[in-house]
Amino acid sequence: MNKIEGINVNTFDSNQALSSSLSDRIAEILACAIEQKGEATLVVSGGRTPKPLFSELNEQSIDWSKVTILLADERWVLPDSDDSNDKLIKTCLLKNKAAAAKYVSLFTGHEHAENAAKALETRIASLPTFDVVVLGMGNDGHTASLFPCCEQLEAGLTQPQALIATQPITAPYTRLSLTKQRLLNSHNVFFHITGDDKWSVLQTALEQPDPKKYPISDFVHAGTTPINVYYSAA
Ligand SMILES: O=C1O[C@H](COP(=O)(O)O)[C@@H](O)[C@H](O)[C@H]1O
Repeated sequence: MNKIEGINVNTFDSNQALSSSLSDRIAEILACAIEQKGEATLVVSGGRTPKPLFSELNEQSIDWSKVTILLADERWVLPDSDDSNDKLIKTCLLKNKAAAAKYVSLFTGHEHAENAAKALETRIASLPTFDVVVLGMGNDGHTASLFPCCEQLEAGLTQPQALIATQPITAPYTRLSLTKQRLLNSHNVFFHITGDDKWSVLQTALEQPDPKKYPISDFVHAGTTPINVYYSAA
């Protein structure tokens, strides 16, 4: 199945093919924003899925010096950990042509993510409407670091602040996440979904929208920003 009612779904055979197409689309949007406003803001996700996307993106010929990049969420680990999303950005995205981009790291060095949330709130809240947000999804239906059944989920989906510290019960590490409200304050939102398992989760999340069980369903049903799904079977 490759259709979801009311949502634009782009289907590919592989994450590589998907990444090539999504990278072209993102570069097009960023270039257009730079032409119109002199700057652009790109929000990306961490985890394993976006690696091929970052390899494609970092070679795009746009004026990266006018692009601000930030993460949708961070795992509260040291920045040299292989599970650090910050490390992923620094090693896979901020290189080649994209090395010239400005990067706002969510890793502050605070021991507790709650203190980082307070320290970064004004900075992240005052960024302009994002031009592009690329969201991944875990097999449990989480997106950014808004996890099912975690104590902070409701606040992350409903509160007006830009950042929230979360403690998942379905995954390791405390997290720092942009909230739904801040993430959907974007001209373009893409879901980057790979594999049959995640596709089934997304289908279920959309057919039986229950944000407590599938936080990602709350983004689609918010109806504020059109969502484009980029899906590859492998
Ligand atoms: O923990 C996280 O998980 C999701 C999904 O990661 P993936 O490895 O299944 O692609 C990711 O979108 C998020 O940024 C990350 O912190």
